[in-house]
Amino acid sequence: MITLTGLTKRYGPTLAVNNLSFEVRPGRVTGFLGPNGAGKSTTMRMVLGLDRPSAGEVTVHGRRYRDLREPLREIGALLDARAIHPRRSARDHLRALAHSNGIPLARVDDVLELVGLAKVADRRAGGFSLGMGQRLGIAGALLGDPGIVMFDEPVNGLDPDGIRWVRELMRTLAGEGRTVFVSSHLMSEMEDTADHLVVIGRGKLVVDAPIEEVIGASAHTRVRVRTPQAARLAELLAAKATVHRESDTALLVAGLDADAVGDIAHAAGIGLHELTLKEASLEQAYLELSQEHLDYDGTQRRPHPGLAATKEARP
Ligand SMILES: Nc1ncnc2c1ncn2[C@@H]1O[C@H](COP(=O)(O)OP(=O)(O)OP(=O)(O)O)[C@@H](O)[C@H]1O
Repeated sequence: MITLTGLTKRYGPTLAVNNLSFEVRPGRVTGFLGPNGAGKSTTMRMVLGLDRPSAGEVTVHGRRYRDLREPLREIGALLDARAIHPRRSARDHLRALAHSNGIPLARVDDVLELVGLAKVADRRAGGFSLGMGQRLGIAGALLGDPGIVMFDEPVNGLDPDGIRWVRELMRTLAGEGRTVFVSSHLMSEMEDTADHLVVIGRGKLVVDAPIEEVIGASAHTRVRVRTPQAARLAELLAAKATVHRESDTALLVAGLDADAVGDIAHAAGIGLHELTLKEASLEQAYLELSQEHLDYDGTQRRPHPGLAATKEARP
């Protein structure tokens, strides 16, 4: 578990991270989203003790990173895949890391195999493609078999095969009960990968919620209902939802879930011929969130309807 409490970072006049509080929990993939410059990398650097918070704190398994005795065994991270000595081979790079963290050298071959670099392990990392570099960075993160992994934009620049591989790896790691924290500025990358989303904008928390909740709260998520008594049902629903008459017998309802629409129809003795949920894409939900929460200058306006997860919105 990673725990942030009032985490804040100022760079001169820039408030890069603004009073962030949330937990990253085990057994699921938590997507960390926000536009470029939102403060994701700065937050991740503070998790690893590479940047000192201006206020607040962040702990890994309840301890600050610098107090961890064998950090690579607790948390493995890929922050910048280029941060590798170009003249060292992949194997030597990982051996040096293993040595300095008291990890048996045999583990180096295991992770090289795991990330698909075994055949090129003795080539200089400087000649690696972007994708190979990302794989080597991920190998380094997994070296200590840590319970927590943190990846900053891991699929940046990868081809479709590489992207699929990283996604499957993250799902596998979460399935093994590990904490997986992964950043991206693209919502579409998270759609099939994340279970939970933390969205920030201009350093501030916008949403901390399960992915289904984010999609469910979108105005683009609607219930399609068909009934011979559409006009009567529309009247009943109008008090609680936005109702669009698709045809004489079909309605599109926003603001209520399918169960609620079905219950209201049933209570009024209205027979239904169709009741279908039409989910928004994560991309649509994200765009709405960005527009609703952030003015162009980044100030927060109001919480997202239906999402009680924004800290300020909590009672
Ligand atoms: N070392 C630094 N000195 C001064 N300002 C910085 C420094 N590092 C980051 N910033 C500023 O802090 C803000 C947050 O940057 P950060 O890199 O954390 O965002 P990000 O969400 O990771 O964006 P990206 O997706 O572009 O990597 C930006 O305004 C950035 O210019």
